[in-house]
Amino acid sequence: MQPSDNPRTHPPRTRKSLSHDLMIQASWQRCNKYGLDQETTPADAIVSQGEVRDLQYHHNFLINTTGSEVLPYYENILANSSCLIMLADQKGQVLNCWGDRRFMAIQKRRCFDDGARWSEKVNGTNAIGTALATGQAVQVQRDEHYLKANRFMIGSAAPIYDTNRELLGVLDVSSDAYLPQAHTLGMVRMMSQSVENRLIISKFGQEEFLLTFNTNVDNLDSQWAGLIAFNENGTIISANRRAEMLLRFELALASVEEVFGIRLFELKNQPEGQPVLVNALGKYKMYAMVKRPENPMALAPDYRDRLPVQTETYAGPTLEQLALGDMRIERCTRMAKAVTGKEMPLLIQGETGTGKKTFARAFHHASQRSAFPMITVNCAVIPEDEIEAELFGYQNPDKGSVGLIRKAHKGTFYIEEPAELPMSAQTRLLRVLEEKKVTCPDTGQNWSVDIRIIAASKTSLKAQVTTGQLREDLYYRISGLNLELPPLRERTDQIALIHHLHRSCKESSQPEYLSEEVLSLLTRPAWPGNTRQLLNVLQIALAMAGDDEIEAWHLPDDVLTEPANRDLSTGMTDKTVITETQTPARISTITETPYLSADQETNPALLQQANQLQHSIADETLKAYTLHKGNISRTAQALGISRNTLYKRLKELGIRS
Ligand SMILES: Nc1ncnc2c1ncn2[C@@H]1O[C@H](COP(=O)(O)OP(=O)(O)OP(=O)(O)O)[C@@H](O)[C@H]1O
Repeated sequence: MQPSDNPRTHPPRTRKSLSHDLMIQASWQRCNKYGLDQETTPADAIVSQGEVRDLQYHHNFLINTTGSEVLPYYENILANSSCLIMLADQKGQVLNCWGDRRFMAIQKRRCFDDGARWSEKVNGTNAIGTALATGQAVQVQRDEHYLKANRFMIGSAAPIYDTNRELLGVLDVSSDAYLPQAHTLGMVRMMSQSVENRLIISKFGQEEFLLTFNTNVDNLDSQWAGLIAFNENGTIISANRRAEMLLRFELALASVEEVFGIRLFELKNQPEGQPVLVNALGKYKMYAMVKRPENPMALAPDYRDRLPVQTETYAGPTLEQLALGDMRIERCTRMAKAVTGKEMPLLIQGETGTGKKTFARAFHHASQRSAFPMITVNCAVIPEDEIEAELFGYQNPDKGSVGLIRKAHKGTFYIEEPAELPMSAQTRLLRVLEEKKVTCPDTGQNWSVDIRIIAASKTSLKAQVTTGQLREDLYYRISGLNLELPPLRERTDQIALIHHLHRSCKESSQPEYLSEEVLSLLTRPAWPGNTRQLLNVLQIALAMAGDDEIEAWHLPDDVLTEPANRDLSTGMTDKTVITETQTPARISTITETPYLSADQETNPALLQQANQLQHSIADETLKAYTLHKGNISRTAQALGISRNTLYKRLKELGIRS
């Protein structure tokens, strides 16, 4: 059907229902208010490839969940009818499409590409935009579209709500009108309900109880059954829309015991798959079925209390911010981004200080695991006899920690130098990765763990397999996506990195600018520092420069002269001598200050700044040393330095000879 020639001021009346007509009328009024022109072609609805990728990346979980719920409908019901299923976000931007576009003219197809905007503001009255504007399912007939360009099709759309009932997006089926349209709207509603149910199950099924209920025992497995998630204490923490419709009751934070008139203990111990007849709210006869958490950890709340909850907000660089122009790093970030939504392990290799852990953190925070912790362990610094307990926990959990692996549950487990693990621990780690369980060897008790492993190493793990230091099967388990980070000296984006590091550690009152002279000193090939050392140098220079611009003489002498035996990671030279140590909490005298040239030493302000820096390193070292009761490995780990560096610092502090 051709669009009418003259713009109309009102939508056509249909015989569908009064409320439908009112909905369309209200939408047209909104479009008039937005100043839309019915003759417009919504060309500005198209966005760049980069924006599309970011959008899809952000909504990865919704896209995957929708795909798995929608495709069976498409394959079984819609495959032979020419139609397009679209998933859009809460702003109406298309995230993904399934189906085919043959029903539309070739020149129109771009408007249905990923990233296209179907909000009412851009595309006038249309199923996606109007469902979003009203929060309701809607079918928009051909002539009901506000823009003439869209009047060749019929769209049916239903909103999708997240587990907190926030509008998350919308699902739409569009075709050129030859589908049985009443069915299509029903089907879209059903698909969106399936997606919502799947979101609840994915979010809560692992650790909380799920309860499905319905009026009839035969349709407990339908999308239209009520679905509730409740916690250990019987508090309802999520419910699908259907649950509230069936009970006509707001369920958020209600007690499952009170709602269903059954004791919590009985409900939790109901045999799985066996429906129970309940009298909901004292008036509705319903059949209910309980599914216990997949993860038994949820059954031990006291235990769970000890697991860390991620509260920090991530302030480090994102994957995008890591790519500053070096081709090799850009390739790594691109490949990593492609697998954030997948369960693939990562293996990051590169010299010390190349930014492996920084990369892993950026990756973790870009992944769907970001709400959970990233736990890190460096196998090279933990004594052999302690490593198993550190990783897998103590046999008697009351004695101590649940172990680092369980702490990473649902998050990321970053393991440095896995080849340093004793063979027995390698075997246990392999078993954990294969079975997704941590098992207590004595009692046989086990705990499910869902972790993404990121392994990191300064040397080639493959070579360590050859020398027999690393189990080959463990290597293959952990080497999913292999990334090699280039050392600083080979990076082509050194200047951009220096600016980035400088910005990230300078005070707001300090100048943004770095002079050509400073930049060329820090990038000259003769200076062999790695990224960690570069950061240290900048921190020292900033401390020296105060509120002034960094000048060449603010840089440590070593950057200029490169003496041997300099350990920039500690900020001390071999010449540094701290002669007098007081109690472990305080150092009072530093006789020789590194990094100051002769004329700088005459400047009392600079001397004081340098002293302060030395004091803070010494204080930090001593605090950690005292806290870990003199345990070298643990202190070194807490400070993020090698055991050798720690020994050196302690020697300089006069604590060890
Ligand atoms: N791109 C970056 N942006 C900001 N800081 C960075 C970046 N790359 C590295 N750093 C900083 O450099 C230091 C070393 O980085 P990181 O610990 O990630 O390196 P690593 O390769 O894991 O080191 P190691 O092998 O010695 O454990 C850290 O202080 C980190 O904050």
